[in-house]
Amino acid sequence: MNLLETINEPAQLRKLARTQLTPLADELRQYLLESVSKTGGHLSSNLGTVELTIALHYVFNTPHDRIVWDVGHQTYSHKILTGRRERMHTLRQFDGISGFPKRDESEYDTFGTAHSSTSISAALGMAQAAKIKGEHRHAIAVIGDGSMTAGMAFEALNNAGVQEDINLLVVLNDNDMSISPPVGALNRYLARLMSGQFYAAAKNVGKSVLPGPVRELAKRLEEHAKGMVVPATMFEEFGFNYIGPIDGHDLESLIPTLENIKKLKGPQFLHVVTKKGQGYKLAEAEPILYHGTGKFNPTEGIIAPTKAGKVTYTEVFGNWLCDMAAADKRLVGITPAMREGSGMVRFEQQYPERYFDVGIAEQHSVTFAGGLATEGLKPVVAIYSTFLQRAYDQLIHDIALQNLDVVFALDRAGLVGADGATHAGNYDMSYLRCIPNMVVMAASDENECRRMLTTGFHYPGPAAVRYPRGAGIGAAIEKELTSIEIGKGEIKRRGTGVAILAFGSMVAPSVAAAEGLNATVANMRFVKPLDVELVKQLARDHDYFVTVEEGSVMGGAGAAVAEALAAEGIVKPLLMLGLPDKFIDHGDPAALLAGVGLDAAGIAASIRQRFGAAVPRLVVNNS
Ligand SMILES: Cc1ncc(C[n+]2csc(CCOP(=O)(O)OP(=O)(O)O)c2C)c(N)n1
Ligand SMILES: CC(=O)[C@@H](O)[C@H](O)COP(=O)(O)O
Ligand SMILES: [Mg+2]
Repeated sequence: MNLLETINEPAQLRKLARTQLTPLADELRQYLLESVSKTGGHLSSNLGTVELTIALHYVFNTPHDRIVWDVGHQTYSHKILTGRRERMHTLRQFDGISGFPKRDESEYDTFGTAHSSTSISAALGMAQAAKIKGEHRHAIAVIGDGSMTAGMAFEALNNAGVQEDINLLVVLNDNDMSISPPVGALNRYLARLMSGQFYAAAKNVGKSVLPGPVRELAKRLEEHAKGMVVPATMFEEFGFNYIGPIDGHDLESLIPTLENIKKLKGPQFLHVVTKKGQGYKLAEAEPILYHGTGKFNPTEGIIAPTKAGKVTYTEVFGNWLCDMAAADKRLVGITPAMREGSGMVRFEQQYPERYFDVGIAEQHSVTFAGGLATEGLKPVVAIYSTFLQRAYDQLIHDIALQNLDVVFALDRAGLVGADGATHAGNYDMSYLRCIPNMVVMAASDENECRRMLTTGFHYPGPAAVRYPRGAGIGAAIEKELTSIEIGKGEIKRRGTGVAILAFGSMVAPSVAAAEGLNATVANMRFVKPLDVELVKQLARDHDYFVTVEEGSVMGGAGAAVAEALAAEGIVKPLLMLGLPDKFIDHGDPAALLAGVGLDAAGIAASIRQRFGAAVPRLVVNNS
């Protein structure tokens, strides 16, 4: 039996001799690689945190001492060492373990993460709670250099830095990568800190916690640095005791340093340097490619698909962005650290001076777009639906209220699958349509997505286009940049009795469901402004209404139709189908949609169930 198989909880890890930890790290790294190559998942960030994870669980008394993992995409080693090794084959699958820490999955998952930059706030809360309750407990936030670029991280540093007597440790995992290369002044600052490699050694800071050999070096450097004015690090200016940078793969550095820090009071900040993809040459060479992987053969690595599959909505957006940029030099493209995920690699290559990766800073990305718009440029903010949630006030206060001309390209709208509830873009129709001046569009296929982006671009105010993760339905995509008349839906299928008012990705399954019901299907296209004339016409010609949306049914597109009927004084039996008022965990997206009745069979069954008695033919055609 190898060492890893003997570890089913950190208490067993802590019984190992220090000399056993490096062989354990080797086994763990191999296990990770083999497991993720079979399931897919976040690989390079996990390969880079093997030693750090072992060291933290070895030195601290987890779960009594709390570890909060920022984003949490790097917690596979943590999960393996905390009793979930045998479940790793279920990673990110329906009923399987999550790709992120989840409180209801393990007591060692002290805080649910996945949206970045929350760890310091949560750990500070835990540290303060321990102080208030008189409990001796360490709270540790592990945050990456990319996640440090979000304002929320600095809000927490600012608040923590003046709380001298708390037991808080922030570990900055600095691998000089976000998903793509990191951006901004913080990255340059960290590089300076790292280039001043023995900066910590030269200063009288943290010397007491650096392990022996480095301590000797510190003494010599201190002699050399005598009289030099060595500025405090930014983190010390925030009130933290800064230690580092140290090698985050060297257990002989990590463990004694952490053991020494453990004895210190007040906010501590340990800067570790790691390599994203460490230990697997292909991932070391291409940390972006191996950030989030599908299944692959670890010997050959990830092989690019030979034949072009169906075009994804992300590709539709990326192609549109370049085409529209060619047509209008006022276009500028903005991403909050999701260049690859949002399909902007080619746009950056072709229009580098009009491309802005602002870091993991969604709030800033929106208001930055507002500033650009006030000067007559036409910003396009490419942002996952779920991540726009972080910039809601900026959307209302800085953009819509001033009616600024900004396009929001909302990728990953609806269920996303493997990333689960934290990344599902379920709420944008609900949270956008209540904002004055907003135009909100839901694309039913790839070509309509292109046309809606063009429509939004020409609309002289804030416009959002939502589209799902992954491939479309295989619709032919025009080359032109044509618009759609604002607020106009279309009839996709004419039938009788039942009118299905479908939005976005639900148009195709609604048309399929309608076949057996001979129902009418409208592609509503606009959540806002709703095509009220079409609603009234359908109400005149049909006895029963159904709305279908891949979004929260609470306050979503269906609610817009209900409000329109009420406003027009039209009383009509109305069935509203959409995502239920609960969080939907990870799994296969199509299976998840079927699970909530949003595939063709589910839509038809819901209609028969609700209206079958009133419309017997609905029951008869049980096709
Ligand atoms: C609010 C938010 N925006 C964007 C993302 C997408 N995202 C996930 S990981 C990541 C990069 C994180 O970089 P870093 O913190 O340095 O961790 P590393 O992957 O380097 O270990 C990003 C942008 C997210 N999870 N949350
Ligand atoms: C961890 C994280 O938030 C991102 O890596 C996210 O998982 C990307 O999602 P997509 O795979 O849909 O681009
Ligand atoms: Mg990083």
